[in-house]
Amino acid sequence: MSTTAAEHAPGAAQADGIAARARGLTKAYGAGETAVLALDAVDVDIARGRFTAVMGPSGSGKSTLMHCLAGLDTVSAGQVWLGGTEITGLKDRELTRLRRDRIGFMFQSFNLIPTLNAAENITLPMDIAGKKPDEKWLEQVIDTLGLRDRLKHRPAQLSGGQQQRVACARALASRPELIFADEPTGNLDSRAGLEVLGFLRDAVDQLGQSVVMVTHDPGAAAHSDLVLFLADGRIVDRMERPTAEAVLERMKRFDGGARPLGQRRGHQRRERRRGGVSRC
Ligand SMILES: Nc1ncnc2c1ncn2[C@@H]1O[C@H](COP(=O)(O)OP(=O)(O)OP(=O)(O)O)[C@@H](O)[C@H]1O
Repeated sequence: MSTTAAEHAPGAAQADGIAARARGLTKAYGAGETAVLALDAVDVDIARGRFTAVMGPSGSGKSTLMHCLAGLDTVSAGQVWLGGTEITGLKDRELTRLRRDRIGFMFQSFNLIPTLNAAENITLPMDIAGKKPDEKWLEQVIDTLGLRDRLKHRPAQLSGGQQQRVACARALASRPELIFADEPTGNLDSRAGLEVLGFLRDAVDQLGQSVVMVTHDPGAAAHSDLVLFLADGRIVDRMERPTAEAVLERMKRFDGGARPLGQRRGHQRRERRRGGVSRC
């Protein structure tokens, strides 16, 4: 494929090579003794044109981080930017438009419309927005994902892997600045999972897209360029060019998820005294 990342650079906001950025990103749920600090002053830069994986124990804040970066959830404190646009503080309607126009989503459960065929599912968000897809780009996405001979099939007539490929094409169709994939292989067998990870890799390498993937699977994380490790709502480590073995070894060093705020402060102080937590 001849398309380069530069040809598909959407908008001027990415001139600095950062697809999304958070500073002091803090998210608390609940109040009083039962309050949970899901994200604790997270600073992170998501690089453009790269495949970033987010890992960490259950309850460490992975989904919350993704939701806050994608403008799906409000933050308690701190700032988030998509490209050059600060999204914290945007009104609901502006956020909806920003998500629709500039972000692609993939979920564990595919989230396809059963009555629409693959082609209709792929273009649905653009149809709703009243936008015409860039036909050349769409053709390229369909070919990259190997969906050419499945376009007239409805989701029930497709395998799980094919359904997730349709969801991937839908996420790519508007040529978004950033794709968020939440456990995209969680509902797939290992072969179909590998296939979808290969397509996400192709979306980055061949189509110049930027992908952030939340996963529990070290094997899936190994397809990324960079793994960010979350623990207790903080980014505690990062790994470039990960292998499944190295990610698994790193994961073994975690000892649990988020705790209620009252307990967590003491825990974090202990971690800091031991020098066990380093900022990314
Ligand atoms: N809507 C909510 N209300 C209250 N607490 C919440 C809410 N959403 C998340 N939490 C809490 O925030 C913390 C982080 O949750 P989050 O779902 O981001 O973790 P995660 O790392 O994605 O977990 P998992 O791997 O199990 O999906 C957890 O302690 C969770 O219980």
